[in-house]
Amino acid sequence: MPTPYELECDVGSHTQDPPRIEGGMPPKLIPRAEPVPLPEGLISDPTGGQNLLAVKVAVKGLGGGDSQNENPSEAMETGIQDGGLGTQADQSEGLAPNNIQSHNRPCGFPVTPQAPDFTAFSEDTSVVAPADVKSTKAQFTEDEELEPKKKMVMLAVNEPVGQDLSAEAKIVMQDVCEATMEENGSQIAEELGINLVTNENQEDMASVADTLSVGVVGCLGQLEGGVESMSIQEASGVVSQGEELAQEPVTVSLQMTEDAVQDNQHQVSADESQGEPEARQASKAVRPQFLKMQSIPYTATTESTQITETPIRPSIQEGTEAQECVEQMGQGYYESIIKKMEELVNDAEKRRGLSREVLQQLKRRADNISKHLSGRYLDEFLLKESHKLDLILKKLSQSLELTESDSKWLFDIEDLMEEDVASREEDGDKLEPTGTKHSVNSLYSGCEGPAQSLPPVKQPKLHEGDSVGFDPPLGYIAPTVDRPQQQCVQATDDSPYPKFIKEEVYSRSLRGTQPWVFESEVANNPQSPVNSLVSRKVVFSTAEGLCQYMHDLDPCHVTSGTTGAIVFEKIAQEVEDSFDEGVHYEHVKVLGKGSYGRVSLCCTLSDKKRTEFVKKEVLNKAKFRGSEVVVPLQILHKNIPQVYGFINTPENYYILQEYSGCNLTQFLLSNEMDEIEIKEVTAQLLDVVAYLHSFNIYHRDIKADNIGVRPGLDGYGLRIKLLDFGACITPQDSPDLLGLTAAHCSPELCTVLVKVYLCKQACEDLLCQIDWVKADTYAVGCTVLHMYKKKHIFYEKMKSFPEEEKTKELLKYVSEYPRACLQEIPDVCVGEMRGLLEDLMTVVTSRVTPKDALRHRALAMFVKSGSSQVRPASSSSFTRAPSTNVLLHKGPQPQATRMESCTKMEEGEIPDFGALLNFDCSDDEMDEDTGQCDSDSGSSNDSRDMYEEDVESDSDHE
Ligand SMILES: Nc1ncnc2c1ncn2[C@@H]1O[C@H](COP(=O)(O)OP(=O)(O)OP(=O)(O)O)[C@@H](O)[C@H]1O
Repeated sequence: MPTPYELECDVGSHTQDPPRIEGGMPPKLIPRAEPVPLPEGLISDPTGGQNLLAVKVAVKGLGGGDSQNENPSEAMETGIQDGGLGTQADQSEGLAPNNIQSHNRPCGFPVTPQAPDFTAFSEDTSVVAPADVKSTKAQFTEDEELEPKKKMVMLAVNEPVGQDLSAEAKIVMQDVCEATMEENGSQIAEELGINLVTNENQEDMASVADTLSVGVVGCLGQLEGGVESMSIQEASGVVSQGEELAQEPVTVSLQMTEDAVQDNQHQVSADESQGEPEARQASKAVRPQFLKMQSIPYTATTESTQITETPIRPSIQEGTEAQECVEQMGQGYYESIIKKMEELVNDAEKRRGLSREVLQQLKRRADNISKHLSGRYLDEFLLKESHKLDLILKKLSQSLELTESDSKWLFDIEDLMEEDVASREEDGDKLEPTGTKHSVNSLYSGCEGPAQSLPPVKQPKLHEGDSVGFDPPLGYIAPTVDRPQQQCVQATDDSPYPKFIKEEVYSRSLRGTQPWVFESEVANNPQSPVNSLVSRKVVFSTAEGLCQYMHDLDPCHVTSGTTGAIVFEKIAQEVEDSFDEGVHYEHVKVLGKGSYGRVSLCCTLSDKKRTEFVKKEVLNKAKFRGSEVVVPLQILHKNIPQVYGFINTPENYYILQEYSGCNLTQFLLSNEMDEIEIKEVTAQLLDVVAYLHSFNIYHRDIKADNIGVRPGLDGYGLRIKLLDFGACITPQDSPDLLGLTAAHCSPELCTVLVKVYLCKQACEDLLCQIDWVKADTYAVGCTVLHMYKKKHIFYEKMKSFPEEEKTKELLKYVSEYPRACLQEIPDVCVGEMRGLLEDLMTVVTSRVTPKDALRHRALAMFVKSGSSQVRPASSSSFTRAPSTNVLLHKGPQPQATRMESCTKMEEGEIPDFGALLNFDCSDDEMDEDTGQCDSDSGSSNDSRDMYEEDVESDSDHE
């Protein structure tokens, strides 16, 4: 059902169809055309807070009489503005950590309010533009006249990399910035032709500082031309087109030649003697300091995180205003850090069992810092500490795993243990065994108490050509037929499921059609046998029926690369030509009305067995997406309804599929779901979504309307089915915006919607930057929230706004994220589920994947094999008894899991189309194991009753 959030615009009117890209992801960042500014008030954070920050340094040569400055005025024209980091931070009040924001101000980095355009970056630029940054082109056109090496240095460093820079490296970099820009920052920057630009991500300004520093180092080093060696190793390797960054050490080495230093000093005195304006002289006077400092060979690596007294730092005059200012801020930092530490520990004690020792340790750290450092040292280190602490707090609050370096930083375990042992021995305490203290890792391991590392997820070691033991279940194909050996391709790195190339998926599932072949044939090849069917009415069998049917017809085709075309042909020749209401089936009731047309519950009129099924009309053939049929046809999963058939008439398509109960929205209207049921549904939903993702299939329209709910097997628990694959994209598809529901879109996706629909920007490259796994995760989060609140969080709110204000509200929604949605988490949702929910809905960088979310302790009872939980009584209509509930996939055992999902098909839910299709499915032939044709196999004989029970009766399932 369309919601008020749904953008009904025709995407095609604004955008062209994106080119098809193999694998679904763009090989390369494509520069955009002239950017269109976002509407006022919208904070652009298309990466959803990925914290991917960019600095572009456009080197125009030295100012004044410097020979390298070919045209100093150009620098002015190229948009250098003294925007300051604070400017944007102000706009996004609340998004940037206050302390960090204020800290960055004095540095006075000139920052243009516009994000940079990386169009002009040449191939050989050693660093790569991060995703979604743009700016004016003019700068680069002019820069191109300069020598390529001096043209520009751009470095994008994101948070993890920034974190990994050693303390010394940061000091040096910060020094460079400060020495260069402290007093007359903007003028000097202008003179130097340095333009530092960040993107509009305001989330973490501390990262900006780090990034800027690196950028400046690079820039100045090249600018002076006297750098003996300067390398920012690994940087280009770790930053790559918005991909996740490897946490590799970044090594920065700088060495200035003495000549260069002298040259520069000489230059400054020459300027002075020529009677340069005062401001310019003053600004340049800073430079020798910097150069001197740089003349000391310096190497810093991330290995070293020791705070050392280092002589390379240029000292600032005692008592200067700058120092006072910095110290003040340092003090503020210090206090805020301590406060945060306390909060963390108090909170952690309650929720995570972290000990008070941690607090003490944190305090000790802070004390040490304040003891050993003063003035700007303190400030800088506190910045680092604060930055790191922020990150850790964020992770902890989202129950994310801390990395080893996090733990080390946070706990300094060795020191702590030593001190702890000593103090406890003094106190005569009994020592706890090592490892019992900091159970951060156990947050996701499903175990209470002692710390445990997550068990390594065993990846199947599969080689091309291996059999993955994925035989079609008995009964699908007559045993006389040789079962096809399944070819597999490499399992993905992190998928718990073996991954198949699509051909194998087809042959494995023996679904009889090759939809992509079908699609392209229909579209491109008028001679295709498929096309000859267009005007005919064709009913596809169930997959099982089709396999049986195919075997009867021609066993060879089953085993030797059945193609879609052949299947179509066979059916067209042999299968009955009609499937008519009143003759073959009867209409029961309308289930819903989607954007494609009506969805009805129907029932076959077979003598043997009446089978319920759903008939979905597709009234607009042009808008139909093959994935709607193709995905459920290929993906066998108990939480995906089977497609039984497909009817192609000259006017419409009809999809016949398994009835999945009422949808979750309807269900919530008449049922209270207790937390156990919510967890159960969440686990199933995550499981099926993770399963789809393991094939690189992204649903993209997960919402309560698209989830069918029925009683579980044996009437216990709930069994959901994920419906509506109309918006889903497969590895074959380039992402588009069709079928998305804005209210369920993640903020980063929402930003793209806004840009495309309101700012009319081209959507291709915007969409290519979307992490669809995480977008689905977010939608799952919305759905979970919906279960708790019994309504969609933003849907209700939006309903109250007049039509013309909805867009504005949507903008607000994007910019106010993430606080708004997390605030919406109802009080009833506490503890683990709250943690999980926060993980599902947080900013994209911290958001978990569905696969990871399944490992959350909150869902343990529904994910663990063989779990048998006694469900508390609830007012829900469905479940009252001990549940031997859905056994969801366990990561380490992918094959068994998949087998499970194949062999344990829903009993009795295979419809009896046999008679219609002229193949016999008598009881004699019924397979005992699967019971597929067994009329007693558990399905309701009267779908009307069942539907009513589902939705209306609250007690019949007791
Ligand atoms: N297999 C099914 N079993 C039970 N109900 C179904 C089934 N398929 C669809 N429905 C019902 O029909 C409604 C609309 O179906 P669906 O979402 O597939 O249509 P749609 O045209 O794709 O809708 P939209 O694009 O607006 O989301 C669903 O909300 C659900 O209630």
